[in-house]
Amino acid sequence: MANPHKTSAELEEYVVKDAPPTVYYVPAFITEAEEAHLLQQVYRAPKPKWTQLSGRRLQNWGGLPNPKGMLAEKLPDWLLTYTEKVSALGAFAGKTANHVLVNEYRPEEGIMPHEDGPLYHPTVTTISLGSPTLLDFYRPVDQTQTGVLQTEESRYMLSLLLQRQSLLIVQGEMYEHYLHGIRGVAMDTLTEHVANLSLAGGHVGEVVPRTTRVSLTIRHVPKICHTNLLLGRK
Ligand SMILES: O=C(O)CCC(=O)C(=O)O
Ligand SMILES: [Fe+2]
Repeated sequence: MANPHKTSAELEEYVVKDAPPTVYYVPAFITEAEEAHLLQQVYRAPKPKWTQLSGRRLQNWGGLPNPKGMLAEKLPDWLLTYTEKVSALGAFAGKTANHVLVNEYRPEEGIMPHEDGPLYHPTVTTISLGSPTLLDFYRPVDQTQTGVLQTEESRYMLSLLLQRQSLLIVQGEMYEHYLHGIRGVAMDTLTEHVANLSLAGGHVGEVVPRTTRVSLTIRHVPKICHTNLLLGRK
């Protein structure tokens, strides 16, 4: 079946075949110099730009998405370069990304399994900076199995090894049906459940220590409201 999201042919060599449709993993999407520049820009942001959450902190760029529509704010040039570069690959079906979430995780920090939900549907893309991590995917709780205890462990499906400087694109069933999260551990041990092991240059049994990782989650938020429309309303 043809990919309904029409990503460009260029990407097809990066599809992760051992995962449900569709994941693309592009190693070395940016250079080490670009990574250093991006990290410098992230840490140059004023302190109030950071929101501290339990287990990570984040910066929101492009506006605050909400179900009624995002009040769009212009992205700074240092992010625009990359929202355009990722969009040029066809990741957003011809549209241009307009939103970036910057997450910073120290070792032993992570993010609980979650779905990104309808606001960003149908594509999420992530550039990783500073440190590798495993991103884990889980099956949703099976509502028909009410009597059975469904632990996180029993719902675990697979992991992706995200190396620094890489780009990840998640769409389709992998976006809509499964949950994703990052365990709060100081190091990751690679297993045969890492679906992109060879693309990411890892091997089974390898222990990958974590240092501070910064991720740029680049998305297209389709529902936009413009300032002039808001201001024009009585
Ligand atoms: O840091 C990452 O790679 C994942 C972030 C994430 O899942 C999110 O912000 O929704
Ligand atoms: Fe997420």
